[in-house]
Amino acid sequence: MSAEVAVDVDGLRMRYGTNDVLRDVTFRAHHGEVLALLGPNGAGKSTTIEILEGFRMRSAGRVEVLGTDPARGTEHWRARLGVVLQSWRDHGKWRVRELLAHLGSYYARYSTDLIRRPWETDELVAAVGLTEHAGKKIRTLSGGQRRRLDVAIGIVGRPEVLFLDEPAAGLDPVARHEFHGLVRDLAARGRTTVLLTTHDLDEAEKLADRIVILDAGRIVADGTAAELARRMAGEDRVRWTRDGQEFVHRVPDSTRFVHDLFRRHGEAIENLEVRRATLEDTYLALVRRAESGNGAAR
Ligand SMILES: Nc1ncnc2c1ncn2[C@@H]1O[C@H](COP(=O)(O)OP(=O)(O)OP(=O)(O)O)[C@@H](O)[C@H]1O
Repeated sequence: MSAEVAVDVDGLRMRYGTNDVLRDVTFRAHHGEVLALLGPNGAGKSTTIEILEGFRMRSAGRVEVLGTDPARGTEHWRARLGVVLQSWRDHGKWRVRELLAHLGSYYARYSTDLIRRPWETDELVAAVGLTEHAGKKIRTLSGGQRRRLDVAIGIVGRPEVLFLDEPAAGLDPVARHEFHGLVRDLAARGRTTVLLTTHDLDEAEKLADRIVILDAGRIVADGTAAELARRMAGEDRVRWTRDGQEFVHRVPDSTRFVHDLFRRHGEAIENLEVRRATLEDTYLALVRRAESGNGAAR
């Protein structure tokens, strides 16, 4: 495995009884990369993440996270990972700063010259936007503040790989924006590899360097948001009127098409509207295609 690869998944299979929920899943994530696992309910996103975290044993395939098979991960390996689960419901009586300092102390023995562990408590509290609430008891926090605390708990040990399951669920738009900034910063400056699951296309597009679309246990697409949108050629929609008549065309290259349109009809063109293929169009088309049995589009 190259030193640049933080997560390496090859031919991963998972079977519950006779039900195959992951079939030949193969992808890689590099250091400092933000990768989104996107897919409908039951696609296998959480199962994949749980296998990578070492919480679930796979049926077949090769998996390495930071060069280690999660099924054989040691405490030292685990200390290099961060996990943000759906929501932290315990420790209601603890105060925010107190809990983070307590959890952080566990990581001190895993500090290295390169990565100082844990994250200094007040700095961490500020990074997740909880400074004003640092002295509050956890049970008095709002849902969004609790979510910020979940993120703080996930990153208190300065993880090299961070797993986020539906990270922005329950955050208001401002908190979501700040959270996206924090994740991008962890990846860009801290070289943290981030693997997140989401149903939210907008979030995947804004946050992820690369998107892996899973459907019914199979990868149906893998690429940047722009690459995925481009792959669905013919999806730009151009609408206009000429002499009172309306026209709608779907074309692969709307810029060239519009140029030709004006060259031919000049000022007779009115009410021009161009709608680019969006990631949502791509996603819906890929998932429909996979479900109709026309297979992967990698
Ligand atoms: N412990 C289990 N035993 C049997 N089947 C399971 C178990 N856990 C998950 N499954 C099945 O595996 C499939 C994938 O589930 P998973 O939770 O990984 O999907 P997901 O993509 O995360 O879905 P969601 O978006 O709904 O969270 C589903 O069909 C689910 O019913």
